[in-house]
Amino acid sequence: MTSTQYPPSSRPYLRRNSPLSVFNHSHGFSADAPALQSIDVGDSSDDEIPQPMKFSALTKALLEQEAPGQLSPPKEPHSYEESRRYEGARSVGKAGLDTPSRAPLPKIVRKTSPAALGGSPTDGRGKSPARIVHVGSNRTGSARRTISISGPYPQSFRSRETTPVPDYNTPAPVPRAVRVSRTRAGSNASIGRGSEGSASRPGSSNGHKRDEPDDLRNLPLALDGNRSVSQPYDSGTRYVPSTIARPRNASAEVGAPASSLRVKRAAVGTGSFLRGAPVRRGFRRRDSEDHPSPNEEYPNSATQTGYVHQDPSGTESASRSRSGSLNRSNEPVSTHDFAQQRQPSQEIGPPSRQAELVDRSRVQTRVDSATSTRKQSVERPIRQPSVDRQVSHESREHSQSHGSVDLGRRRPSNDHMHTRPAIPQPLQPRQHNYDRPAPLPIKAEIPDVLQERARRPSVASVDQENMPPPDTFKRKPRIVAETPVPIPAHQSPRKALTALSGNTPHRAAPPPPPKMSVLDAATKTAGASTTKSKKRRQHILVNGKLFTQMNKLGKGGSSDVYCVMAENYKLFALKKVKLEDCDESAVIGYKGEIDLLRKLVDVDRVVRLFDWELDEAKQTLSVLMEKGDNDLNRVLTTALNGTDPKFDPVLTRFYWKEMLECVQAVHEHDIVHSDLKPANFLSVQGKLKLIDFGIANAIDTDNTVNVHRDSHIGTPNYMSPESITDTNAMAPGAAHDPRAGRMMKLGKPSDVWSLGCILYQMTYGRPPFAHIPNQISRIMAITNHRVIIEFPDRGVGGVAVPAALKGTLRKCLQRDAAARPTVADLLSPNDQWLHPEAGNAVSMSEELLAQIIGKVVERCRDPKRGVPTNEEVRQYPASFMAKIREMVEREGVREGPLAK
Ligand SMILES: Nc1ncnc2c1ncn2[C@@H]1O[C@H](COP(=O)(O)OP(=O)(O)OP(=O)(O)O)[C@@H](O)[C@H]1O
Repeated sequence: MTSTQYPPSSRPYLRRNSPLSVFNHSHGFSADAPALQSIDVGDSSDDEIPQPMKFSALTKALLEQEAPGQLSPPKEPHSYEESRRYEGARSVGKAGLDTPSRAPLPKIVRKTSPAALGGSPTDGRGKSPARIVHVGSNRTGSARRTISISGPYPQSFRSRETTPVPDYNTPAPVPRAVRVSRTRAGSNASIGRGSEGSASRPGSSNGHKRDEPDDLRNLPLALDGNRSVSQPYDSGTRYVPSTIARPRNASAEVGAPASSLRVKRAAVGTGSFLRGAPVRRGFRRRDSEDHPSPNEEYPNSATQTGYVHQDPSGTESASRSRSGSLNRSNEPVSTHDFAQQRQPSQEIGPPSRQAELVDRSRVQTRVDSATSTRKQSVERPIRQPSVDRQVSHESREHSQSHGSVDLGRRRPSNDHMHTRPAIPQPLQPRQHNYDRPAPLPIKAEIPDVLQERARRPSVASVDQENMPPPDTFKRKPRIVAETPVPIPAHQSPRKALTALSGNTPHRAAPPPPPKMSVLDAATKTAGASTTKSKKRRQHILVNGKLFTQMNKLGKGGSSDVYCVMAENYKLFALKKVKLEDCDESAVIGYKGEIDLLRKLVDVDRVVRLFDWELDEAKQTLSVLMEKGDNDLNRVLTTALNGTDPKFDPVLTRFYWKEMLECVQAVHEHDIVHSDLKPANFLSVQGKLKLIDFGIANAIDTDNTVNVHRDSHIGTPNYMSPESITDTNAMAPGAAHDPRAGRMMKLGKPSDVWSLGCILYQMTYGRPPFAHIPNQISRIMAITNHRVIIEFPDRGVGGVAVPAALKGTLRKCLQRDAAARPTVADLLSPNDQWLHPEAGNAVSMSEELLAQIIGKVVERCRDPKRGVPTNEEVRQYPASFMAKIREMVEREGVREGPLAK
């Protein structure tokens, strides 16, 4: 890639075919326009050029009168030959325009290249020497602009250097600055790599020559490098035969009007990029272009020039354009836009009002577009041309390094529009209009133009595409100096944008947080507590089966009972016994418990055993059981510790019956529990079940009692007197073995005593001896016959205790175990406490009985009626019983006063 090199004092490289290479004065674009900055050669003489072309219609009319015919523009050529003759006449004789009233036309004096002077186009090292092009006015004192062009000459260019070409100040067949075609690849390559560009064209052995008509190759303005062209002030003569004689222009672009070519390619272009509608030319450059990325600003590779992106498909070109492409000039220009652009300049004489409006509307459209995309430029003050040149130095580098002028920048800036008055002003005639061919109705003649101009190049048409907007931007705005704002050092240079698909992140939007119902929000714990509770959960294996440990259900003397969940989400109770804290007898006791549970596995009133595992290594015993809901101790505690606890005979009777059935189930299997207490009755789905058979044992059938070790004596509140009395007795056959402990013989009556203690607690709120604080005294009182057990008439909350209940309590809490009723007796239908409606029995209090006795005595003392006869005495029991039942049913109070 050939980089453009030029000394600081010389002009930067300027593409010779740039329409603005000679358009360095106040005509056309705003001085603040970036495009103009980038291509402005910075010649101060530009400002010195008077502007005689600003004729008003009246002035022109006056001049016409004074010098008829002088100001009349010559007939514009309509053919190429005419154009050549026309331009040649202008160049030699300066006819028509070379009048004192005319401003000296800018002239491009281009030094002949070594090749044109007979030397080799290369310097012998394969590198072409720099070519110098002087661009300036032909008037005396005007500065000369020097354009250094380095790089090898393309073959097509060398082939034309031998053709002597005089200076021209006429429109020349211009190699368009707009690169829109498949030929760009080759032509661009010809700029940077000389003949390499030709070789890059597929199917072309000699580069561009194959497609280049002969008549086009010999065009006087066919981009020869050794000619000096005297450029009139016209867009058609603004052409500087630069672009290093791109043959592709002759074949594809020079041969046809640029506008027509654009329309044609926009319609039937080969590349996909050009298949669509013509792109609006006024597309505003993005900010990224104002501050090009390093890659764009200093292109050093062919891929960065924008030319190599001109693949046949045009895909890269399109993406390049989207990403703020460098080759803005590649964008097709809409016919409408171009027509609007060229129309005022092509008109001879003062533009019409309509043209003016069209022009101004177009400018306004561009202003709107630019305003929406770049508000920064709206607020930016207008810069002086000199400042603009400095500021746009990099932009020129950028553009020139690509061998083309960014035409996309050649549009009016907002600054310029801000300086314009709001009142429409008549467009001033432009001098170059006289040199231009007659304007063509672009829209209407597109097909014809394509055919016509394919045969002959039209310099005016080609150049008009590159020419700036017409008189709308004719006058330079008031320039305000502005110091260019450098890009901060800390600001990282932008990366070159890639395809849109590459720049757009395709990340799925995060899902919305799950909605929580009101119930969940009210009951669910959140945050750390939830996490903490989850961390507590452990997994437990019982014989290879995995269980998830849940909450703790209860705690015993040497065990903890947990709720565990199986893999099928069913809940179980897992009793974990720490055997390391137990002696040998305790281990034996737990072993016996498991044996009893296995024996009672089919007993409905005993909690069911599912599995168990003894881990000797860990010294733990795991017993997997049926899970209960609540034990009776908690039920009683909750009922008795309430705000207004009261004895409830119905609830008491219910639990009494439940307990009897549990114990009966065990006793039916000749098993004495020996440790009955409210905590060992478990409520499972509304039914009580027995648990904790740790000290239970099978009944010694010989003695009808079981043997119990003292070490496992339960709480004294529910201990039977025999369990305490017998603790002093030694175990049979172990009199001299202290480790055997003291043994006691406990039978089924012991469980009845314990049941009596629980019923007493449910009625009076405490076990029979629980009021004795000292535990030793309590135990001694249990066994002491002189300690009377009281059965108050009022239970918890002052509720009267039924007589049948007290009778049951009296019978169960007898110190003589043999006198106690059996569980079966207590469950019999004749038990008045458990079955109050059973038989003819009537619950009667002493008060009621006194009333009954009083009634009988009163009848006997009555002198009128005398002593009751025997018949009447036999009727008294039935009569009183009926009265009592009637009273109970009527008042609902069994212990109320006897009805009279
Ligand atoms: N299957 C179960 N379902 C629900 N809770 C249970 C179950 N088994 C035991 N519990 C709870 O655990 C507590 C202690 O259980 P258990 O009495 O069997 O342990 P323990 O070590 O034998 O106690 P103790 O020292 O009184 O003998 C019970 O009071 C009860 O609340």
